[in-house]
Amino acid sequence: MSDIIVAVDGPAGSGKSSVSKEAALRLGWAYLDTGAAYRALAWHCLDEGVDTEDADAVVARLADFDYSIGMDPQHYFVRVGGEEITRDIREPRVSAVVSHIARVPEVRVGLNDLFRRLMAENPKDGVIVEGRDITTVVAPDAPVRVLLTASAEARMARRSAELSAVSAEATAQQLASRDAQDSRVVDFMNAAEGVTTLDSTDLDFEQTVLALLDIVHARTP
Ligand SMILES: Nc1ncnc2c1ncn2[C@@H]1O[C@H](COP(=O)(O)OP(=O)(O)OP(=O)(O)O)[C@@H](O)[C@H]1O
Ligand SMILES: Nc1ccn([C@@H]2O[C@H](COP(=O)(O)O)[C@@H](O)[C@H]2O)c(=O)n1
Repeated sequence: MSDIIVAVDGPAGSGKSSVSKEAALRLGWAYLDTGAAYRALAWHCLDEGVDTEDADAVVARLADFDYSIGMDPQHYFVRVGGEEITRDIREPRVSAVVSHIARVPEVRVGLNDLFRRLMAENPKDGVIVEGRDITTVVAPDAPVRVLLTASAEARMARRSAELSAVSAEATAQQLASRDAQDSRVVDFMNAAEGVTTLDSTDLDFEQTVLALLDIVHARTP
């Protein structure tokens, strides 16, 4: 069982997954990407031909959602039914519908239970868990809670740099649309009480990782 939980949330493209994974690697801890579960369920629905806007049909798919994720930052993977879908869940077609899945209350309850179980079963000394509602809903009692932010311009530039085949404008639109839909469900733009804000707008990747590690070291024994 993890002794220390570091909870990280924030908007799309702020660096939650990449920065959390690298910080976990350096600490020798586990890394839990919660967005991957929402993406994998969205992928599963698309794979089964389910209308992702049909909440009942989505909830029905939870029953046969055979999900597994690698929490070792050096061996990250996402599987559904034994099929490796680590890259597939990042495709724009999945990003475009994942917010439909995420707004279904039964989905959130089911996945939050899964996240808490995965954290409890983790044998390493600590875990960095990241996603939209981690500091407020999934792990509100975590000893370290961080809201990782960056300006909309910085986040869009980072995403555009990743997806060279997609136009910067389309990327910006998709990111803004996903944030707008997600923010109806959880507030990931404002730090809740006790949550430390880390603004990475003017930091490069390495500086952001070091800043997160500083916060972790300052708050843990
Ligand atoms: N401080 C930084 N400076 C420059 N690039 C960064 C920084 N932090 C992260 N990145 C890069 O920005 C991109 C987006 O980061 P990442 O995927 O970790 O964001 P995210 O918050 O997890 O987004 P999403 O919620 O959409 O999955 C990645 O290519 C990552 O390497
Ligand atoms: N704790 C979370 C994590 C994710 N979501 C939803 O999943 C989408 C994908 O998340 P990424 O971090 O991989 O971009 C995200 O847009 C949310 O719709 C969530 O609701 N709660």
